[in-house]
Amino acid sequence: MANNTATNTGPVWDWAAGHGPVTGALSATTGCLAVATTGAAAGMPPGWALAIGTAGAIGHTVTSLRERLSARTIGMRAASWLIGAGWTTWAMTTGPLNWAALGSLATFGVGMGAAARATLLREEARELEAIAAAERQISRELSAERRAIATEWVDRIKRVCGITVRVLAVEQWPTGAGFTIDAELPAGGTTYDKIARESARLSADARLPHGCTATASQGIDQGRVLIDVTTVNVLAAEVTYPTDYGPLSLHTGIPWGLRTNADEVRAYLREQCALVVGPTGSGKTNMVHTILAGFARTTDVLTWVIDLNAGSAGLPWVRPALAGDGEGMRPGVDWLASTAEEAELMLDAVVRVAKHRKMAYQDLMSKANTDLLPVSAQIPQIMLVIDEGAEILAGTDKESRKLAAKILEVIRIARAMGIRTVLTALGATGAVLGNLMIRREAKVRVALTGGETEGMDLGKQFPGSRGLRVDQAPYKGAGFMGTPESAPALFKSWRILPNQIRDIVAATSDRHPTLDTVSSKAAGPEYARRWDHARTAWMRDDQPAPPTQRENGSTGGLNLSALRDEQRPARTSAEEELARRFREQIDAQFATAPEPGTTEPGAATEQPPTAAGLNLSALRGEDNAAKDAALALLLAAGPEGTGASAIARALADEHGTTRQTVVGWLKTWTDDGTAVRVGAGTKARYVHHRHAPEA
Ligand SMILES: Nc1ncnc2c1ncn2[C@@H]1O[C@H](COP(=O)(O)OP(=O)(O)OP(=O)(O)O)[C@@H](O)[C@H]1O
Repeated sequence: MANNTATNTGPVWDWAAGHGPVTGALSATTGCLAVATTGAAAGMPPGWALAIGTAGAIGHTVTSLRERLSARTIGMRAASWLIGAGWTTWAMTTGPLNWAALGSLATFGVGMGAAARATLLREEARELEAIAAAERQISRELSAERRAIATEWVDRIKRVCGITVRVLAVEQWPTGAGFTIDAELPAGGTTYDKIARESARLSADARLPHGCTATASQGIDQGRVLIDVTTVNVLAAEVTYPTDYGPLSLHTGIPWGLRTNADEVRAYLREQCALVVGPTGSGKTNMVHTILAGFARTTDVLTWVIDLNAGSAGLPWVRPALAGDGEGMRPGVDWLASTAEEAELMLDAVVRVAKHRKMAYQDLMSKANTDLLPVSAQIPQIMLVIDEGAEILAGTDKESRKLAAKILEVIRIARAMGIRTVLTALGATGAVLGNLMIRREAKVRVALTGGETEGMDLGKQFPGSRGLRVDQAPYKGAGFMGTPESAPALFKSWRILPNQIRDIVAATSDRHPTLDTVSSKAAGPEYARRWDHARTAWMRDDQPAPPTQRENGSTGGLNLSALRDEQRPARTSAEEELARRFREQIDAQFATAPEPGTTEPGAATEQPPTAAGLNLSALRGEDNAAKDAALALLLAAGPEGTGASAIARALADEHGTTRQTVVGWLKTWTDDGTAVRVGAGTKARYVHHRHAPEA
């Protein structure tokens, strides 16, 4: 019968076999209509007939889906439904039906169904067997691959480390970025670190791509070793901060970036402080924003930021709340200090909070049977983020020393009371890492390399770890991260974009905790008034930036800018800032004329930029008026000509033009024939082409 079915409905079968799910639905509909029609013809009330037909059809479809039949099996079922419907229709059209006849028809149908079912079961069994065989084949191939990896690495470890291990398992990572080898160390007391310290040589022997490593760590017991081997370089790619801004907690860790196997790496900061080292251009500012993003997303952290370089690290987290449409929005950080004075107010408040919490929460802690303040949304942790804080600690001037003492006091006394710090540093200076307090309390460590080797002492920053080399992470935002929970290893920070910062401020505005009453009383009016207009005017668009310490000219003050390669500008609009960075990058890349130390008034001693030299500063739109004035001066100088210094001096008061800018203009004019350079050395000067000797 079943064979007949298949034969009689050949085209349907073929079609159905290739359109499984569609056929299921179709057969359900056809079946529904057939039963409904039959029932109605047999004198059943039409509503009932249709209902029975529909229920049967749905039941059929659901069963088909639940059993997850293959297209072929569903096609088979569809065919049997069509045959059933055909028989019913035949019975109806060839004679009057009564309930008895319908009963026989039903019995016949059940018989036919049973036969069809037996065929289906055989079909399904055949299919399941085929699937199982395919799976066995894949698993044989996989284990062959694993066996090959195991053999290769046993040989390699013997060759490079002189140790014969026995590989117990090879686990390939689901991300496809590498694998982990679980191996038994040989008898005789060999420890895992004998392999760990040969990481670089193992990576070279395995010819791993740049940015990939073979890192050994402790296995399940001291006689076992785990070797993580990355085969795909995830450090090179730019990975943007995940757009899921869902809530986080200090207790479950805060994601700071990705490991080379694309796993998230989290910082657990309930008791630890953090130190993030990154030279200029390594992606440190970006990393600070990622850190602030994580804190902003938590329900139990308040972030207080100190950034003495014009507050630029914290500003993007405050500005959306200050903007006109930020009505009612809370900033993404809870306090922002951009001057030494405000930083002092903040640090004093933090110390008071720590001391007061110690007394006020005695009962709470004794009830909870803990000596760590139970941090929660009601009693939030204060995370003190100090951008270039390490440079403050290393500072030798009076103001730095004052601030440094307070920072170290916070680190020393406030761990139990839920106050921790994140310090950033341009370099892992001895003054910072040599400090016992930092070494002991700041075990969450990040070194962003971005290809920089200068001042990068990974051995000091990650003592005890071996095989970490700066040149393994020559990408912006890439470097090494180690925490007490996760051994130092390569990592990549997410790239966070300005619009994401705005989105996170908006998305987390309702989520931030408020400082508990005990703490806010201790923090006092300095805290309560932190957003007062007078204290935050500098954050608004229309206000000048607070002077940086260098601009302040204060001799006793901090001079953090001096520790940087470049001086931060007074606050400008985002566009201006972008344009400035662009010009600087281009100017740095294409050498501009050097600024001579001394120049005799009027003497045109400057050498024009070399042919390769560019001075994009000369292209600044705002300098047009100054440029016109300079050209007028050149013309007015007649056949005698003039020099860059003389022109710059004449323009300085009105336009603030620098000599270097004028040098750029003169170079352009010489190139396009507007001016002619006459004389050489100290006698060199520029003459407008109208007065040039040959004219
Ligand atoms: N995680 C990252 N992924 C990819 N690119 C990044 C990442 N972080 C930073 N960058 C790139 O590096 C550039 C410099 O980043 P950033 O401003 O954060 O560096 P920095 O170390 O703070 O330098 P500076 O001190 O000059 O501001 C960015 O403009 C961006 O192009």
